[in-house]
Amino acid sequence: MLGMDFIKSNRADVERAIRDKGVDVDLDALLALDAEVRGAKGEIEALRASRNAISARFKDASPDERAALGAEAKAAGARAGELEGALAGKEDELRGLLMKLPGIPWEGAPVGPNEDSNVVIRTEGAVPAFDFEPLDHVALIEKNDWADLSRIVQVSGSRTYCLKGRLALLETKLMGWALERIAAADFTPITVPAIAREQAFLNQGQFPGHVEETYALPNDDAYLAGTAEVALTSLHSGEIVEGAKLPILYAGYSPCFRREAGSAGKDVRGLLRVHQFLKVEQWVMCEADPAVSAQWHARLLALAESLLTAMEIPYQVIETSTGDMGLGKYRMNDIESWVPSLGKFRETHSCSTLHDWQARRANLRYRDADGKVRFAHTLNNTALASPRILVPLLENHQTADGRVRLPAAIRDLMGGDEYL
Ligand SMILES: Nc1ncnc2c1ncn2[C@@H]1O[C@H](COS(=O)(=O)NC(=O)[C@@H](N)CO)[C@@H](O)[C@H]1O
Repeated sequence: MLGMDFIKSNRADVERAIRDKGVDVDLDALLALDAEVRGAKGEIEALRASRNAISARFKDASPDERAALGAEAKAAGARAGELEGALAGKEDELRGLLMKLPGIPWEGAPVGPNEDSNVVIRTEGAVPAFDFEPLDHVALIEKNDWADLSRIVQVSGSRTYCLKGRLALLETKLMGWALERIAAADFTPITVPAIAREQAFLNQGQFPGHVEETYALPNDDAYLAGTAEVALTSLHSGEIVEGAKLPILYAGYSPCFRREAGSAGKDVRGLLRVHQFLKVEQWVMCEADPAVSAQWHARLLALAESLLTAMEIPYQVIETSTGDMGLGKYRMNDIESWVPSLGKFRETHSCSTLHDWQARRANLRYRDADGKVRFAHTLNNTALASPRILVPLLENHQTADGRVRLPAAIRDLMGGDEYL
């Protein structure tokens, strides 16, 4: 969300954000509504003042004057009551519009409507050249009996999976490994529920625009989150954190649930896009300084890249376009990992800076060195998400006989074995 003062003094930037992010919000209507709300508040204040003035005159008034004063006070009270009723509705409408306003994208973001405008800014690691016909991850899994991808569909429906044997062990160990690696970088490891209330999704930004992509628990007035970011962004809502305690750094581990409502027909084979998966999430709440946010953005990216380098997965870093980065983002860099069977890079990480867009929604504030209470900045990035990461991991390290050679840095997760 943006502050009204910011909107009024940066109207051109807000209009650019609305245009470049392809958002449908009527800024004129929003500003007109704000003027109406302020006008109504002013009138209510004036009526309250006049009623108080009338009451003050009451004690010295004659009986006749008291009757007239009483009627005047009653009329002012009734008018104020009418205005307060109307005001509540207008304030809700105004907040609804404010919740749809985009964050201002950084000027270096490629301007475009979708991922086609994304730009590769860096490629790391050499894609493997196989001297045999490589298998895709589903074939490797079937050859090694590392998952049941067919029976489970009868039990749980499409886009579900169950890993078996050493791959099941590897997934669990990889999540612990990622959690420890991010914790070693001074992030507090924290496990969070996927269950969260509607307000948490409004605060993080998944709502109001993406309700249909979210599993609902209507009997419990809750939803299942698609990322630990949802719970983490609201964990300190309403608090005023002492500036000296910033940055708050969390390595959040949680199951993630996504309906993938808009993904019919995409990635239907295997593990790339499923309804329930695991993720270790990097989350930062820092002081409201763009330079500090930029440092944390680079740090989050480097940490995720260090995990990919350890797993010897070739990847590229993407500068995400204004139309692809999402409503609240100032800047987003995706990391895409090489998937041999597809012959292309596929997103496995998403690193975002949001400045105070989430903090205003979630009421995340801190007291700065001058004692001023301010909205904080928030950032997040994937550390590791499984099972999607298993796709490049298995495919890039497969051998001609259909085994998978474990990268040295993660061999100790599997008892030091060279092969999965
Ligand atoms: N349906 C899905 N199935 C498997 N993995 C998924 C799915 N959706 C997302 N992921 C994984 O989760 C990562 C982060 O998802 S994201 O929506 O891009 N970004 C976030 O959730 C942020 N909180 C940063 O993690 C993706 O890069 C991908 O690796």
